[in-house]
Parts: sequence; structure tokens; C-alpha cells
Amino acid sequence: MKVIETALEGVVILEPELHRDARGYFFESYSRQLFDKSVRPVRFVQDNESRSSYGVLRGLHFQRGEHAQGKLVRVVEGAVLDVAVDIRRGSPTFGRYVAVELSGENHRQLFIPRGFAHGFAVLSPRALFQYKCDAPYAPQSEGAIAWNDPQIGIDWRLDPADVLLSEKDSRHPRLDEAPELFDYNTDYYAQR
Ligand SMILES: Cc1cn([C@H]2C[C@H](O)[C@@H](COP(=O)(O)OP(=O)(O)O[C@H]3O[C@@H](C)C(=O)[C@@H](O)[C@H]3O)O2)c(=O)[nH]c1=O
Repeated sequence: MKVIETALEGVVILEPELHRDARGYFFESYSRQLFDKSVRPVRFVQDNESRSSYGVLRGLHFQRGEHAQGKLVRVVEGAVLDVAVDIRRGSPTFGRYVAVELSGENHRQLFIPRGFAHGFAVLSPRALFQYKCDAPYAPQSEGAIAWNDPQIGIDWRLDPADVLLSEKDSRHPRLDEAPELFDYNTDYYAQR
């Protein structure tokens, strides 16, 4: 497995080692031993899957405070632009984002630690998206930032007219209006 650093410390791209033969391919989509050694020790507690069609944009989501979630995300089928935004107040990279294309072809995964908002946009006719979370779903602690916050300025590689949002995702605050974010000096991994 190759670990590629990004412009945001702690957000890393993982490229699993693919074993191809006459039958097709094989790869370890998650190895706790490898992940903990190469990235950071994490206890994943929930696996999720969503299917979306072209233009669907989910995000930018996070869970607040003690319910903060780290996520290891990948695409099984199709292609998405996956985005992580640093929303830790006081961070030298506060408000900056990384965007990585994840697809069923490139098998890339992105690890988004606690303290970041996450979202993705579907670039292919359909996408099957799977991810692991290191804290359980806590709907009362859901937080979100507007996908089109001009200060963050994410290029989603979609025509805005094609963007399909949930009702909820169409009315999130901008980063500078968001009530509760993270604090750079708090270690959200020390608590649990
Ligand atoms: C996230 C989640 C949702 N749900 C339910 C709530 C709701 O009825 C339905 C759909 O929820 P949402 O609209 O929030 O789903 P979605 O917009 O796909 O939310 C996801 O977006 C991506 C970008 C993330 O990073 C995830 O952490 C998660 O926030 O599924 C669960 O039961 N468990 C969960 O863990």
C-alpha cells in the first residue's frame, strides 16, 4: 500500500497494491495492521455505502465535538471528486481543501481525520461509494458547511446546473457563519 501525503496534514491518499492475474484482480481494501502502521492507529466502528447518480453532491459534512468522525472512503464503481476541508479554527490550513478523484478504476482511498469536513461529487453516470467511520453515527451532532462557500472555492468539476443536492445540503452555512467547528489545539483522537 502506497501512502501519499496531501497539502493538508493528516489527510492522506492510499493506493492499495493490486494483484492482477488471468482471473481479474485482488487487493486488500482494508488492513488494520497496515493502516495503523502507515497512517495512524484508528478503530473503525461503522461501514457505510451510498449509491448516487451523475451530479449528486453530498457534503460538506462532519460530526461535532466528542462525536467527531474520521473516515476512510473509496469508490467501488464509477468516479467521484472527493473533498476534505480543514475546519479546525487556528489551523495554519484552516479553510483549505484537498480534492482527489476516487474511482473504481484507480482504487484510491482517502483518509479524512477528525477535524475535517467531507463531501463528494459524482463525475460518472453512477457511483457506488463505501466508507469506514471511526465513530458511530450521531444525528444530533451533525454539522455541515455549504458546498459552494466562495471562501473555500471548491472546483467540483461539475456545471452548477447539474448539481443535485438533498434538501438539507442546500441550506448549510458558510464556514465563516458556522456555529461550531473544531479547535486546532484539541486532539480529537486523545478523547476516545
Ligand atoms: C450518515 C448516516 C445517515 N443515516 C440515515 C439518515 C438519513 O435518513 C439517510 C441519509 O442520510 P444523509 O442525507 O445524511 O446521507 P449523506 O448525505 O450521504 O451523508 C453522508 O455524506 C458524506 C459526504 C459523509 O461524509 C458521511 O459522513 C455522511 O454525512 O441515512 C444513517 O442511518 N446512518 C448514517 O451513518
